[in-house]
Amino acid sequence: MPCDFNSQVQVTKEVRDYLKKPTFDNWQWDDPEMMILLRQMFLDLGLTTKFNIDMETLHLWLFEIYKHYNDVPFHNFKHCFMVTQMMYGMCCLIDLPNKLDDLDILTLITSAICHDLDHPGYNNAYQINARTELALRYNDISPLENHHCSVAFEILERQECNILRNLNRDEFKRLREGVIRCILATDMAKHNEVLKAFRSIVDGFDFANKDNKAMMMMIVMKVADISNEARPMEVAVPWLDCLLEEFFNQSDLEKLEGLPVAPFMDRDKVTKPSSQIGFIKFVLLPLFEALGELFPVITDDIIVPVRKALDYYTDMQNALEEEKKRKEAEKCEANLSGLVPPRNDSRPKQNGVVQ
Ligand SMILES: Nc1nc2c(ncn2[C@@H]2O[C@H](COP(=O)(O)O)[C@@H](O)[C@H]2O)c(=O)[nH]1
Ligand SMILES: [Zn+2]
Repeated sequence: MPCDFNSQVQVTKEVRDYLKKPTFDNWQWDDPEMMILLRQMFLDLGLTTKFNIDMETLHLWLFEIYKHYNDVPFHNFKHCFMVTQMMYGMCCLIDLPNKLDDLDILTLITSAICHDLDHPGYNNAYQINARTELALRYNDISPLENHHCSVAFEILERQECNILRNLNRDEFKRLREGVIRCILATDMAKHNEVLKAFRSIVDGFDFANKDNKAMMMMIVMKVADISNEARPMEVAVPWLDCLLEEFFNQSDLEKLEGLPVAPFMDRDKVTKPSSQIGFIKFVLLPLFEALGELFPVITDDIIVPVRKALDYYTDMQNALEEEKKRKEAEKCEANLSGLVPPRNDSRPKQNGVVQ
């Protein structure tokens, strides 16, 4: 039971080091263990000490977070964990604690943990087309992301799980603004706009400029959110299965309800390579490479694996096309032999083939 936090549990040095790596494999850990690992990130980043967060409050908060992720195929607690783990890994790899202040680091980790709270498993397009309560509440403007933020701060309103209770008014205000900004940036409808804005500041990036810093934090949040393809294949492929399962559930429901269906969610149109090739080429690599311009240190561990994933899915696509062509040729041949009536003339055959 995930609430059964044992404060005595010690995480070994080996696991603490592994937790910092983009190669971390979530499929080897259960939910209660992942809660302990989230706690460890707070401890190892020094956030509990710097912001005077007591263990009991941290446990209650993490358990509340756990309870507010739904049992859906993709946007569940494991996704929350993996996004946070990638965020933590990037903080370590880029050495963000020496480039940002403590409150920025707390903002990034809190944003990652909260970024998909109470996700129903149906995306914004569905919310808007089906005129759900969320779409009505937020006037079709990033209904899900607004909801995730709102749930995050509702949880923090409860004193027993308010990990921010020792922040002063200004600190809380700055953290709240930062978390809202980071979570709203995860709406893929804003992707091009956010990336363009970041690209325009990469040359001449200034860590002392708070707008530059805020923009970079949004990009780091986005990278962490969609980073599955930067993972080893044995970690990434099951995540793609989960994503497609959620997409197909949505498109099945849309077909039943007579709502528009996006082709990338349609089980009759999508294959794994067709889902990933465009996403990697046009979404992941431009985003990751933009961050790589500012922080070249992410190249080997985060960008190169994404390029390899593109090769993997391109090979798979080619193999599928070859197979399709082969099957079509076979079918054609079978049809021809069935259709052409046997001739009983005595014309000569060449190489055994009727001419
Ligand atoms: N085709 C793929 N789409 C992906 C992948 N990873 C993420 N996504 C899409 O991005 C959004 C944003 O993430 P969210 O967790 O904030 O919702 C997600 O819903 C998918 O539509 C991927 O590997 N392939
Ligand atoms: Zn997410």
